[in-house]
Amino acid sequence: MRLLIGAGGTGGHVYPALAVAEVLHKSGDGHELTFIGTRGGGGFEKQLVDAYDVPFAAYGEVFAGPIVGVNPLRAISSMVKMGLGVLQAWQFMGRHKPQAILLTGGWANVPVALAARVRGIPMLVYLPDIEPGSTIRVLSRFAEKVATTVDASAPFFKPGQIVATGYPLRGAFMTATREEGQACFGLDPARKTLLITGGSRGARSINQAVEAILPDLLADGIQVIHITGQLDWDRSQAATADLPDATLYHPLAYSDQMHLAYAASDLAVARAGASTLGELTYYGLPGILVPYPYAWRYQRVNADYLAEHSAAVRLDDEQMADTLLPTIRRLMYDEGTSVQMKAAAKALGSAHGAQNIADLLLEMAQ
Ligand SMILES: CC(=O)N[C@H]1[C@@H](OP(=O)(O)OP(=O)(O)OC[C@H]2O[C@@H](n3ccc(=O)[nH]c3=O)[C@H](O)[C@@H]2O)O[C@H](CO)[C@@H](O)[C@@H]1O
Repeated sequence: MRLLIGAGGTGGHVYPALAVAEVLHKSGDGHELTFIGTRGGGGFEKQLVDAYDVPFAAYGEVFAGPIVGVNPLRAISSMVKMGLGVLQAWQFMGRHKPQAILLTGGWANVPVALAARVRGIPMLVYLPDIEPGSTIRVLSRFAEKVATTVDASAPFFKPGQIVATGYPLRGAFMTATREEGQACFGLDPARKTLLITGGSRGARSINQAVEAILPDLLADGIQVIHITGQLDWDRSQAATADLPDATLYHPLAYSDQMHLAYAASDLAVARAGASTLGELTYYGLPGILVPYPYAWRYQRVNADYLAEHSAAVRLDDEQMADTLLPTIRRLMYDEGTSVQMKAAAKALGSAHGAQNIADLLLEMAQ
């Protein structure tokens, strides 16, 4: 089959797309996979696609930009780019003749969806979050089916349009063990491990809240894997330069070994991006989830979903100064709570999301 996969912007859109591409590539059925993302759009999909172990037959680039939530001048410029993007996507599809298309979000998907509609190519959209943002709402109008992480997304779409497939995990996630994770990050197996992550771009407010309590965490003997995000790395390094005993502190700007970080950890403090719905749950890892204020509506829904299922605790940005340390201590040291949260998280996880989405895409291509 000839299949086109498109995603744009952040890791939260691109990794699910790559996870599905990986399943299709490894099926051994010789599918021809092509990828389409932004050109000059500020997204880092090209970098992630190039670094990933799936050979794409071609990489198409389209102009795109945000239309909602930006000033009118930027919206007009984005619309011009989208117009060009439709033409670029249309030409790309003409050259590669995909039989079906999978889109996982980001503005780069909009011109692709329009071009696919003109060419009459069946389209599957994957929504990683529970509640769709403006891009997925637009894309879903052109899509035959919408794959979702959980069936709680059904009310946002046409009756019968969604298939709850589960979150698509990358292949490496399936085999990671705690021991491998401990070896990878140089951790002491006898100690508890706390993972801090602000999603694919990092989160300064979480970084600062964690830096303020690091001396207490390290004095407790907790070891900390702290993924700061590239943008906040220098500031965070300077802020933690004088830690009294830094041997338990493991800072990183970005990790391409997230599966091992999860596998090695006992608790995560994280933004409530969609990955928490699929990745924390797969590892049965309890989370303290801090929704990103500027994606508040969507991330709050993700965090609340996990909290309502007793798999996580939601904390808001402004609560962290007072409650982050006591919440970490409670979830780390109260064995009853910890065991119950791990089981609750695990019960929500699924290993089959990528395969389910790949099957759905192939069915549509046929
Ligand atoms: C600010 C913003 O708009 N965030 C959105 C963005 O978040 P973001 O891109 O952060 O998305 P997610 O939290 O869903 O996913 C992050 C992905 O990056 C990976 N990772 C992260 C850090 C790292 O060092 N290495 C690494 O590989 C994680 O394992 C995960 O697979 O897309 C998500 C999916 O639509 C949305 O839910 C978020 O609301």
